[in-house]
Amino acid sequence: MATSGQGNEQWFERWREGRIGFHSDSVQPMLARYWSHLSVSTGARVLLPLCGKSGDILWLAQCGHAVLGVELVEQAVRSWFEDQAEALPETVARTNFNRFESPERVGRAGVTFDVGNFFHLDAALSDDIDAFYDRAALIALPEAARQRYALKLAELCRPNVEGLLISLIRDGQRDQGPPYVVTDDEVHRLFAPNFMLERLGERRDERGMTEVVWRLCRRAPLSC
Ligand SMILES: C[S@@+](CC[C@H](N)C(=O)[O-])C[C@H]1O[C@@H](n2cnc3c(N)ncnc32)[C@H](O)[C@@H]1O
Repeated sequence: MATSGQGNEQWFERWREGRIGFHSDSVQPMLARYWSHLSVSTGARVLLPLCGKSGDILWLAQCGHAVLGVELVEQAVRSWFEDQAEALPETVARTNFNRFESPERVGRAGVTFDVGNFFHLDAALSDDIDAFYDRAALIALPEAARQRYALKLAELCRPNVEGLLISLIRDGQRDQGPPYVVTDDEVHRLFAPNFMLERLGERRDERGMTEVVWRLCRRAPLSC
């Protein structure tokens, strides 16, 4: 399971060997198209679980959002700083994580990376999250880890926190993830207990893969 050391090793290998076919320097079309469907104010702190060094990080920061990316593999974060031609900042050790901060610059808000295992993020220690964005995070995890992921996300979000999530459906092929297929039913099963869900749209590619975009909004806990 991806939360264990053994499951995580594949990610260290992938980054070491440059097998990062999931990565794009450009913003994801679905993010650019659907982010405005959320009511996230400029200056809001946006959590990106399992963030890699995605082009979405910069795009969100250029929208004025303070990005908090959580990434297991330090090499990915080092590589982000290299790509920005920025010197690697001093790391700040936090419980279970090493923090790297890129301060606000002209044309963009600050970007913070917590390097460590997303599942070890402590809601009590984490900064307040105003919104989140999941691209290739849920679908990077095997089935057994996805329930824990959904619960962790719920734990990190106050009521009314909104997020965009992209799931993946594939036609008639065996599921040899990552990326894993996560059906609409599974998205509902995982998130509906803690989030209101709205299916915003989908995009199918020539390989028979369909990305489905969801708006999630954290429900208030039920009172007795
Ligand atoms: C499929 S990639 C997606 C990266 C990014 N979201 C993107 O769209 O390019 C998944 C990323 O999650 C990281 N990762 C995997 N398990 C993790 C965990 N438990 N905690 C934090 N990061 C993790 C991997 O190192 C990898 O960079």
